[in-house]
Amino acid sequence: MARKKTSNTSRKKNQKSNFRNRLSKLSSWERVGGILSIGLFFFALYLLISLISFLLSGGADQSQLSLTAREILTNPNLKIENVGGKWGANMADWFINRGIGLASFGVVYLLLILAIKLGRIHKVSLSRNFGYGIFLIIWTSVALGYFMAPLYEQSYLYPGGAYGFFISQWFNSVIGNVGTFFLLMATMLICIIIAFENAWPVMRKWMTRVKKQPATDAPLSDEEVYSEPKAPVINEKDDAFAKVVEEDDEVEVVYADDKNKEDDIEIELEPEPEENSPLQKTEGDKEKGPKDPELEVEKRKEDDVVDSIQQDLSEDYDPTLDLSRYEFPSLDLLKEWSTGNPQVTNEELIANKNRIVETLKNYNIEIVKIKATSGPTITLYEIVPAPGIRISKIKNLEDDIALSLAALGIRIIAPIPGKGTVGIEVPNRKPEIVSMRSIIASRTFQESEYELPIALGKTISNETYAVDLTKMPHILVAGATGQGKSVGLNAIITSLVYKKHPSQLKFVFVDPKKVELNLYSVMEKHYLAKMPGEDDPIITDVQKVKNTLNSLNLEMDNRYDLLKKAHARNIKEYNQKFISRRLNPEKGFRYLPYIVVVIDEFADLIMTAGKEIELPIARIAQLARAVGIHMIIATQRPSTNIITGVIKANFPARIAFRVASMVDSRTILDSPGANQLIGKGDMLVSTGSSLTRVQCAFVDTPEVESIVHFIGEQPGYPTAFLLPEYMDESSDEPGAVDLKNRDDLFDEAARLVVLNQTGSTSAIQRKFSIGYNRAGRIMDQLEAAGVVGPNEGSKARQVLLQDEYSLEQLLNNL
Ligand SMILES: Nc1ncnc2c1ncn2[C@@H]1O[C@H](COP(=O)(O)OP(=O)(O)OP(=O)(O)O)[C@@H](O)[C@H]1O
Repeated sequence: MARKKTSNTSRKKNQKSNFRNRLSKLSSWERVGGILSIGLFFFALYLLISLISFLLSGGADQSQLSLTAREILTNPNLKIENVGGKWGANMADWFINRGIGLASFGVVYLLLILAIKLGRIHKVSLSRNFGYGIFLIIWTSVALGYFMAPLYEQSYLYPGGAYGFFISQWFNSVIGNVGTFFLLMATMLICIIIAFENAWPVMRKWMTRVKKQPATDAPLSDEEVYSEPKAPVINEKDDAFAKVVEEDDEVEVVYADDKNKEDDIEIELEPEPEENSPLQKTEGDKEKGPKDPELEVEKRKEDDVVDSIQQDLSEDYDPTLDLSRYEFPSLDLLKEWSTGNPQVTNEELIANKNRIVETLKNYNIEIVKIKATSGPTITLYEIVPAPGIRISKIKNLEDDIALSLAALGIRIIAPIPGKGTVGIEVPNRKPEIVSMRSIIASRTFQESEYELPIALGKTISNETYAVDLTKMPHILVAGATGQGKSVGLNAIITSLVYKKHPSQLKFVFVDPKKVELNLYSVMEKHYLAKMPGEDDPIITDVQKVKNTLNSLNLEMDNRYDLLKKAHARNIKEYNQKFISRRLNPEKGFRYLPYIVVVIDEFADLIMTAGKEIELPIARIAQLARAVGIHMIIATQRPSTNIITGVIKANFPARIAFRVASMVDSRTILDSPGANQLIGKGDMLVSTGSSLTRVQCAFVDTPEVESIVHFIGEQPGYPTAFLLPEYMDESSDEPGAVDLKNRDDLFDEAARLVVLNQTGSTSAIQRKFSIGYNRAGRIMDQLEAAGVVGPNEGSKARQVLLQDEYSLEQLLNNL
């Protein structure tokens, strides 16, 4: 025993000294890199100055430079104009005239890149820069040699250098003048297609645009088809291409994962799991009793991350033109919280496995196989019990296992659906924070084709967990105070903002607590929707919540009318038709952004307003999915009088953070489990059919602030997105119409009605570009004034005045 202990300590000492050796080696290499970097940097600068000076004074130095290099360097009487002196002049002549011409500036660029890389000043891709750089240098030299050939005889300067000239001449002789031209064009286009992912779609679209025919598959009548003026189309194309080039030119983003791979791999102290001594140590334990099952450790899946965010603007995408200069927030606004290194050591895995096996053995439960999969905060031990063992027996041992592992938050899943194993989830000793940055940068999220992608966090197998809100289609979030609910809401909002343009998405924020969602008011003119006349875009007052929810109901009805007229079944189809210009805006069609309604502290609202709130919410939840209105409601108090049957039935997707009791867990998830979570963003996501344990991505308030400020500082729409006006039913009754407070448009509307001899509300709405409610109110006032008759259902009202003369008389008497 004592020997074992001493061998352990000596092993640790060895590891430490190894570590120190490697560290000192690493730092001396870093110093060498720094020295080389500085040297290269100044050399590149000197070369740049010499090249520029050569262009300005090369003609004057020309006679001197025809001497041999030796003569130039040794003769002290030679006067040289070049700022770089004799050496600089000679070098510039060598590079430009005798070498590769103006493409020599590319060499300076490559030297600077090398300096940056050697000094580890910034993360740059050497292969990418050198690959494309060398190609561009050769191409430019040959192209200049080809296009500027006549200049070679007249000027001291050879734009493509001697090499560029000779190569272009050689091509000329082999494939002719035209052939060389085509070769140059083709190689450049191919290079662009290889370098920029979106280049080919843009080029292809441009080519098809040139010979574009009007859309033929429109199922709508002729009058609904209209053609857009050409100008914006051309702008859009140019803009899209400019955007692609700009985005691809962005500086590469460094992620912790990459950094670790590159910098830390040498000082990795973790022994390989295969030749792991602790694993073999367990072999010895075997002698004590009947064969212990071996622990199979699931390899941690590292989620792939992308280099930079690419927004898909290459599609035929009209609405973004409103804010065509809008820039999406960059990854740099988010912090890297996690280290990217697995926090669970093999010792911990083995110790936990032994305890689980022992506890089960004490109750005569034999295990055939045990496998561990470690996530950011939880490790899942999957066990296959020996034949004949009743699963419910294991389930009952939850508390005993928790006791033996001395850990909170142990959850037993018996059996794991679809797997035939029993799962025991054990919290890691050192939980890892899942940063929002790593989730947003993950390929899963970036390459998702979801309409409204939401990145929630990482699953137990360390994979990014992202869902499509349009499929959910509404989410109920619950959890006791301080367990990560607000962070969860911020993560949801952040992921939507990172993926959706302001023209495609609007939020309605309801926050009775007044502080949680207030910070989003900065992006009012980009992403928020509110009722006309409201000052504050974040709704905190219960009466206003009621009105806004009813207004959303009206918006939903209006949208259904639009969908019906457009013969579209859902918002996606409708918007596609609108984008392909098959719906005429003059007929009242408009692009429909998605609307996401976020309600925090739902319990507060229900307690104060009850049914008045519950009913419009339930109606939206039941119907609004097809027209792109989605709800996320969050509550601290998951009791049955708050989350009623009506709400539950309409919110199949639920997210549960840690709650106080099993009853609360059942209220949210219809099953226990949320009471066994460990808090701090540990959550269970139920999508109706499945229950997934996810560690929520962490985004703190300063990060959210920097994102909303980044958005808020950009030019936005003139106002927030306006929802339809909503008036209380009571004041809508004709009896309540007060003709003393007539609408400003009353007189004009009356003239329109009398002139057309039709009392149609939608005609007033169209003519004056006002909301349906206001037009309805004007119609009621016209009825009260005796201009039109009573409402006749779907038919237009009867007009009671026959000519303008009688109308003017009536108006004078009012
Ligand atoms: N995903 C996460 N990862 C790591 N830590 C987290 C995470 N989510 C929350 N936390 C920690 O828990 C604390 C409380 O989180 P949060 O403010 O979201 O709780 P809450 O449920 O909204 O509380 P309340 O209902 O009182 O507002 C945070 O300050 C943070 O330290």
